[in-house]
Amino acid sequence: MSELSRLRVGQGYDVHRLVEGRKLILGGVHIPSELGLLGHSDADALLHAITDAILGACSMGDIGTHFSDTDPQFEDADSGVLLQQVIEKATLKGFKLMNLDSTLICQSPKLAPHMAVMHQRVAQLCGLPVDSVNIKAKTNEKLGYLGRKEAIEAQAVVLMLRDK
Ligand SMILES: Nc1ccn([C@@H]2O[C@H](COP(=O)(O)O)[C@@H](O)[C@H]2O)c(=O)n1
Ligand SMILES: C[C@@]1(CO)OP(=O)(O)OP(=O)(O)OC[C@H]1O
Repeated sequence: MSELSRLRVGQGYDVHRLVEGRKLILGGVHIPSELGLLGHSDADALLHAITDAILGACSMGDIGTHFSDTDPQFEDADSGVLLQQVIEKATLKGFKLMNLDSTLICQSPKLAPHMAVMHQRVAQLCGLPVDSVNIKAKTNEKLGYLGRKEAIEAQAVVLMLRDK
């Protein structure tokens, strides 16, 4: 089989509500903020979107089918650990992550000062060189629930190569 026919694309999406009394964790990095993301786990929307994109490329379902949001085992779970478990499962099925691109839709806080650290952390979690990872940030131009700072959304696309 040619290398081109072994390529698989996957896309992922996640949104979590912004609330008081929670830490804001994005891309495995704690970002100082008055509001944090609500979820069963640490609610890292970026890592959840990347995890779902990987699962999508490998036809392996979605994050909730692997880590139930009613299982106490995953309460406050580190999403980096969940992502690495999914990469391990994908590797066992013969899939190798090639690159990823992602977008955070985040009205506030400003993410630019944290981008280099997030970028490095995501690359490390994914076992990729930093030039195979990209994270973009957008406000929502103050429109809708994202623009009102009620939530942060993440989108991700990955390319994976199957061994056969
Ligand atoms: N939370 C955010 C959102 C955006 N940025 C950076 O600002 C640029 C302009 O954003 P617009 O939504 O006005 O297009 C964007 O390209 C990011 O570089 C940010 O740092 N943090
Ligand atoms: C990660 C899990 C599991 O702790 O919980 P949440 O943090 O609520 O995240 P979500 O994006 O709703 O989906 C998957 C869940 O099963």
